[in-house]
Amino acid sequence: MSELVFFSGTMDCGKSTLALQIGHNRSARGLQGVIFTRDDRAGEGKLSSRLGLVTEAVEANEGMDLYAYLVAQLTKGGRADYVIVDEAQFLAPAQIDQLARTVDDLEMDVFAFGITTDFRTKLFPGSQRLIELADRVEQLQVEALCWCGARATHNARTIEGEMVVEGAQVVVGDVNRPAGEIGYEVLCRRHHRRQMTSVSARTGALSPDVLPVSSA
Ligand SMILES: Nc1ncnc2c1ncn2[C@@H]1O[C@H](COP(=O)(O)OP(=O)(O)O)[C@@H](O)[C@H]1O
Ligand SMILES: Cc1cn([C@H]2C[C@H](O)[C@@H](COP(=O)(O)O)O2)c(=O)[nH]c1=O
Repeated sequence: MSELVFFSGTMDCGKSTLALQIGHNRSARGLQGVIFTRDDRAGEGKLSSRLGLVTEAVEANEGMDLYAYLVAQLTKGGRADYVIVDEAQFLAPAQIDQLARTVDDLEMDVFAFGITTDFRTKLFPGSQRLIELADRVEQLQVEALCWCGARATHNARTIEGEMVVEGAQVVVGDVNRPAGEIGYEVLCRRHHRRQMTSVSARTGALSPDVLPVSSA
């Protein structure tokens, strides 16, 4: 029975690497997949992992009908045994419905990868629809860690290393950005709630020494 599987987690927990591994293992057995992605950091039509691997992909633009694309491929005599979708959080809910239809009507496995929540802990619409429709939601086994050592469960957006809570939901970017750039950091819930990034935690630890407060 074909399945719609949502592999979800924070940023930087190995989702794209797993997507590439699933594709590699299936193509090594003669299966042919269609890889969709949207707004990968490496550029249009790429699926890239921080481990340095990258593969060509079909850019799932806004408004693109993914089910119709796959039907057109098959009608032209192309093959599609399974589907991989990276950065699935950026897809519209209607596109997730098209993926579910692909599983049910075309009997293809669909493996979708994406972050669940944004920098304000709110579900991305695409991720919400995946949680609603997926046959399985899988957490990745490799834990991304907060600076405190706890499992990272949330994504913070940063400027100069400090967490920000205002801004557009979608800003393509990466963890460990140089000073001045918008970046991201994964945190445990406790430190996300307190808006405490690795930078602000360091500053906080240093400040009592730098500016001693008199109790008098
Ligand atoms: N230099 C490295 N050596 C070993 N593993 C690395 C290295 N750089 C990144 N990684 C691994 O790659 C993971 C990020 O993989 P990636 O697939 O890009 O994540 P995601 O798609 O979830 O954002 C990190 O959690 C880490 O485990
Ligand atoms: C939290 C958050 C992230 N994004 C963007 C930043 C990256 O381009 C992707 C996530 O990529 P990854 O492969 O999982 O690291 O999402 C965003 O646009 N808005 C956010 O709130």
